[in-house]
Amino acid sequence: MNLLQRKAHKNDRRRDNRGQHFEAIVKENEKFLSYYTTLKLINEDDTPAFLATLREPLPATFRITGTRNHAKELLQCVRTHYFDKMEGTMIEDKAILPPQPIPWYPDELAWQINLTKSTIKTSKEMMKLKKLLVDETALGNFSRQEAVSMIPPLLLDVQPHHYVLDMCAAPGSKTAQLIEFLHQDSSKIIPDGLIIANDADNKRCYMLVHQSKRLNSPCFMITNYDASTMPNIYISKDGISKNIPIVYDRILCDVPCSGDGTLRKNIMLWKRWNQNNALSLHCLQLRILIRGVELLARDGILVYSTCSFNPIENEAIIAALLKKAGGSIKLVDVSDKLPALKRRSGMNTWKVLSKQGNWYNNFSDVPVSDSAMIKPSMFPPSESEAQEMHLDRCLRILPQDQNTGGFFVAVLQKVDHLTWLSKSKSVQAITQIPEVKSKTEDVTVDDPAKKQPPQGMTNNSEDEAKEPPSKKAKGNFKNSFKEDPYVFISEADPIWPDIRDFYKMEHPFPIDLVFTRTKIGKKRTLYLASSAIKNILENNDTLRVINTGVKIFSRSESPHVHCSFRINQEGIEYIYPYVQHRKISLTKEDVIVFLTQNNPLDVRFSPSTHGQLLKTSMNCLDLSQSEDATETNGFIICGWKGKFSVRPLIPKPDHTHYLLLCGEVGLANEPNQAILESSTEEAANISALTEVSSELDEMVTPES
Ligand SMILES: C[S@@+](CC[C@H](N)C(=O)[O-])C[C@H]1O[C@@H](n2cnc3c(N)ncnc32)[C@H](O)[C@@H]1O
Repeated sequence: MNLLQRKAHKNDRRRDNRGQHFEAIVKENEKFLSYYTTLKLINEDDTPAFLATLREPLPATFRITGTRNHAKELLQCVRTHYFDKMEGTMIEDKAILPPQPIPWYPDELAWQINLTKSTIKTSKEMMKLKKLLVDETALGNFSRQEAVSMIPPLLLDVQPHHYVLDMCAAPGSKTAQLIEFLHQDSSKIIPDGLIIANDADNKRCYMLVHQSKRLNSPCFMITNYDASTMPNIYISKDGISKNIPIVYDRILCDVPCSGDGTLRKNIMLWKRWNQNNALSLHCLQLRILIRGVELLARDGILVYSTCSFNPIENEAIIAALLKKAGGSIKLVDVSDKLPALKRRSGMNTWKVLSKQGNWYNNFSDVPVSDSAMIKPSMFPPSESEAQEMHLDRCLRILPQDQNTGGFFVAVLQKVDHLTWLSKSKSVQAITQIPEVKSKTEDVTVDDPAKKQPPQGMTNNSEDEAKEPPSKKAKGNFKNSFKEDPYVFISEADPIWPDIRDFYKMEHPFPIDLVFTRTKIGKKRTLYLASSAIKNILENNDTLRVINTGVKIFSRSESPHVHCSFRINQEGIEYIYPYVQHRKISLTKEDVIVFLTQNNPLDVRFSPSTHGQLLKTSMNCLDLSQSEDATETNGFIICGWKGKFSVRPLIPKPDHTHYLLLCGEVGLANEPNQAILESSTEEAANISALTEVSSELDEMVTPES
């Protein structure tokens, strides 16, 4: 082993998951190589490049996130103040390559960085870039996401009116993309569609809460179910007709998989890879996909994806579904989508390798001793069937083609009624509620949690006898589920008149879409949901909802102010169009003063802003950066006006972000002491701030 190799191995020393000792990870696995060469995933010519790329670390990639035009504005700032400045930077006599846009991602909103950690440390420009990446990622304005993982949401083509289900959503990088696409039309404050993000793992559901927090969508809900037995969710169009199961226009089925496409970042897989991982996941993957197409609307699109190279988890699942569906589901030709993306066609044939290391071409060759693990649905269809199915329309991304991880995607469309569902029940769903036909037409009315979940697919009746026993939804969901209730308020609620009058909320404000999480006692936080989400909450009593709604008001009591609720930054864009009082327009320079100066109410604002502030009484303010903050180039910041002080009501790290949008990179990188002192820690600390502000103001002369 030469010096470089030794160094590479040393860098690859990682603590084993079980926490025993450090071990060098040798990036070799004979079984892996022989498996995929036997399957002809890679031919002889491809093998060296395939292996060499898999042994390289994955380049860092990230997306600039955000709904509406926010992402584009941020991109513009980052380009001007960071990426463009790196052009021509030399390190050790070598020009370094600034971050590059991922060629197939629309609007240059996804980027790749081809720098090693050691290069980053060598230059001031690089360290600045690193800080930007870390800060904006922590704020959720950038999302670290593998390039290939960005493909499924793009191919799903989500529109603002779509009902979307993300069946296996955590940690949620794809969900974030789906939310962004739902909110792509800036002319509609709340889109008609919705996104339900589901995961079977309760703890991982809270990763979804974190991921979606910055996107602040009132059209978003997180549920906690085994996706293979995902229950029907009901909506009522008119308040009378209930029990109409939703069908979804778009479904993402990003199933749990063996993950060998992630070898470049999960290097422990070099040690652990074996063929059994795929075999043991196949049946669950198929059950999830089958439930997915049951929940899909007629003409709806479902994207199935894995980060595995393995046909047992990929083409075999698609072929088994297409066979069962008998023409009602088709594979969509997406060869004209994302033209700059290099992809390989799906495989038409493959073999199955048993745990004991025996290869089988057909299920009929499998001895009883291997039949517990090997299912008929793992085998390829006949040549003619494969052609009819167009399995070549599946996409496989290989690492060497564009320096990425490995990935598999299939885009499916439901073109007809599913033969295995009861027709009469579907018809009943259509006729009960014609207005929402597209959302309700083809779903089983039986609760799948009570029915037999679909099993591994069979080729003939003999095979059926060999199917694995039926499985119940995993985990004791019922007993472990404890969430506060969702209680919608109305115009008549005693807390509302104070808020309405204090902020002068205009009439069309949808107060009926506001809810709290407490039935009795003081209401502390008010949330906003879209009408579709409200409909679901009101018509599904036992639904395991982990989170939904956007925080719009929080209780913040003080003897000096008339209203007990302040506006929350998270929900400000939904409140702003309806609020008439306490809105102040700031120039860019005023925003900089506001975010960098301690208590700038004296003379540091522009005369116009200063005048507006003096006229405003105490409590919460909406400060917008342009004349019309709903326009593309504006942003809105919550502030607090005391008698003689004014402060931002946003978390401290957000200051640097807004300063960056104002082009203040120096300040953004090194916030001055004044910022640190005047900033509010977290939304939860606002009450304390109110008191401090009030006390400070008491000590000075009364308001003029
Ligand atoms: C490949 S990851 C999903 C990644 C995610 N789509 C993203 O882009 O961030 C698979 C997820 O499926 C979840 N999962 C495993 N079994 C499941 C099941 N039966 N039903 C629903 N989710 C499941 C896992 O908890 C895991 O979060």
